[in-house]
Amino acid sequence: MTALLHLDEVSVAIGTIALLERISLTLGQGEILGLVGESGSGKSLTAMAAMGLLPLIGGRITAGSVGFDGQDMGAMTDAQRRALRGRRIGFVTQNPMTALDPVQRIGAQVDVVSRLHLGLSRTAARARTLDLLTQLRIPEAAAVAEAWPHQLSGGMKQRIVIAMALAGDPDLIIADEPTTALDVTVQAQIIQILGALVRDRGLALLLITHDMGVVAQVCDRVAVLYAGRLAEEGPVGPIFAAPAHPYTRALIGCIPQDGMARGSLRGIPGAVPSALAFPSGCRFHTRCAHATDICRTAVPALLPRDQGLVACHHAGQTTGDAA
Ligand SMILES: Nc1ncnc2c1ncn2[C@@H]1O[C@H](COP(=O)(O)OP(=O)(O)OP(=O)(O)O)[C@@H](O)[C@H]1O
Repeated sequence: MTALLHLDEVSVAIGTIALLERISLTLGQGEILGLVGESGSGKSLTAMAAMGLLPLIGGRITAGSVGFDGQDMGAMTDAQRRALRGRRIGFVTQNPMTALDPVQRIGAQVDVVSRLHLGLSRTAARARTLDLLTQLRIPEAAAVAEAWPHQLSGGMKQRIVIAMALAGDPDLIIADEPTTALDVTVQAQIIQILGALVRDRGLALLLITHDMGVVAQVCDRVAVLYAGRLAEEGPVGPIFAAPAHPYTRALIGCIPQDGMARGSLRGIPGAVPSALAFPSGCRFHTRCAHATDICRTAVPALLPRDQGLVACHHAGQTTGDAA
């Protein structure tokens, strides 16, 4: 299988601060990869790197490369990268409120994507928009197309943002926490619709989330980020059955179980360290109950394990709570 998106040991800095270190990810056509980690672990920066958007936030790739469909994105001109986004890469942002223009009707905002990227006429673009809205299970698509953003619920708005990402007929969708701004019942529904659409069309999806429950729901593979480094990567089934990294295990332990009272939700004690003061050795050692001297001094290499990769000095030897 040819990789559609391939990050090869990508390191990213903003100014003099190194934020991502040697991130490698491969995403093939028809595959859903979950990129997971707590807030501040570097998920959004990884997505920005994949889309060639780091300059927007003053960031840059300091080592490694990003390939899209066999082409080195670093060697492309700005115009080539711009043409790729929207046309071959669709992006779904965290917050639908900021992704939609409040003073334009919904239909017009979706139409413009296929007019621009596919060169469709007004009529053909509107037909495509209505078709997409229907596929996203939006009732009364024609009426919704005439509505203003403020007239729609958060969940409906997020479906529109997904329609905009799909309208250019992309090969890859990058969705950055697409359901964070929504309430829990709507979240599961949107993820299910997005997953089904992507599968039906044989698209690739990079799904960024802090929620391992979302990963379990739709992803084929998962990449776990911690403090700017990959902790573990591999197929969802084996990783959920036997997570080898204590951080992966801790994230899985945060998935709310059926019948769990609200308020009994578990988090991982402590916080992701700031990039200004990353700990030495394994960056997770300050929160890991299994840490030994080597964890405090030596950076664990990312090594093959089962069908995936893991960076832990004690990979697979630890069980129970990490922290
Ligand atoms: N523009 C910026 N300038 C300086 N530091 C930044 C900038 N953007 C992100 N960072 C830092 O980079 C690190 C990773 O940020 P990133 O947004 O990728 O995390 P994330 O995993 O996506 O978190 P979240 O779930 O909160 O979006 C954080 O420590 C953050 O403070």
